[in-house]
Amino acid sequence: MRLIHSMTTIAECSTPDYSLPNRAIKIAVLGAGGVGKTALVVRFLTRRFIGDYERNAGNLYSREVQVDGEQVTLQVQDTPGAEMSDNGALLPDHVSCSLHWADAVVLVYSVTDRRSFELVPQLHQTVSRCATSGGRAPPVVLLANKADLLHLRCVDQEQGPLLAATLGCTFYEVSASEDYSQVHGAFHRLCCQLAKQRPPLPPSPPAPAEKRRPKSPNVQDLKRRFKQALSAKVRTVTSV
Ligand SMILES: Nc1nc2c(ncn2[C@@H]2O[C@H](COP(=O)(O)OP(=O)(O)OP(=O)(O)O)[C@@H](O)[C@H]2O)c(=O)[nH]1
Repeated sequence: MRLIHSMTTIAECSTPDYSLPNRAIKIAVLGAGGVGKTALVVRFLTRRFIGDYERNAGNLYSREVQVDGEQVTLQVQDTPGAEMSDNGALLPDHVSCSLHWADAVVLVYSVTDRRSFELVPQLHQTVSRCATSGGRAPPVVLLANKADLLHLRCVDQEQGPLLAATLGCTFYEVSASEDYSQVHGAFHRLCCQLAKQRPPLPPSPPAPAEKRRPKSPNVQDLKRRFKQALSAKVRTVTSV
């Protein structure tokens, strides 16, 4: 989603180069339109809740974050709102590229939007299909957003954890607008998990061997040895 407000604290790029492997932690955020995907990503990365966004065309956000004392690059792909169809979730082509690219997926629904909740199993299936073709199943986190809108709630509090258990994902109920710590906690725990799973850095090439500098002759020593040689010669001459 494009931001109406200028954002100075996080880098916003257009699309990632999916062909380039890198050591960044990569997360794709997926869900129906209007569930608060952009609000959640921006809240996590900047601490701020910004209410007005234009519809999302799929933006990549990049930021340096501290994970377990280590500075890592985090890239978050905010995907356009998905829709339901008879054949599964309807997603633009480039979203499946994001799913192949991502180390983890955050599925979002809004507790005020029943259809967004019902879309979750279809989206999860899409993630699993991408994982099957890519050969690995990324961790999936399910976020129930807009928990502050009590009067508009139409997905019961117990239903989220039940669905998450069925799908085998971690679950958090959050409010992007009211509670930064919930949102931060959910994303941060995922980052910690991913940071631990990252392959170790390739060993750095050995440092070039230090060239041995020939020892500079010790002048005093040379003088002493010269004197010794000289006096030996003198002794030889006198003894003849
Ligand atoms: N009350 C409340 N409103 C929220 C919350 N999160 C997002 N919103 C509002 O919900 C609307 C949609 O939020 P977005 O972040 O644009 O949702 P999105 O999922 O990125 O939407 P698409 O770009 O259409 O995919 C905005 O008006 C937000 O201000 C929340 O936790 N509580």
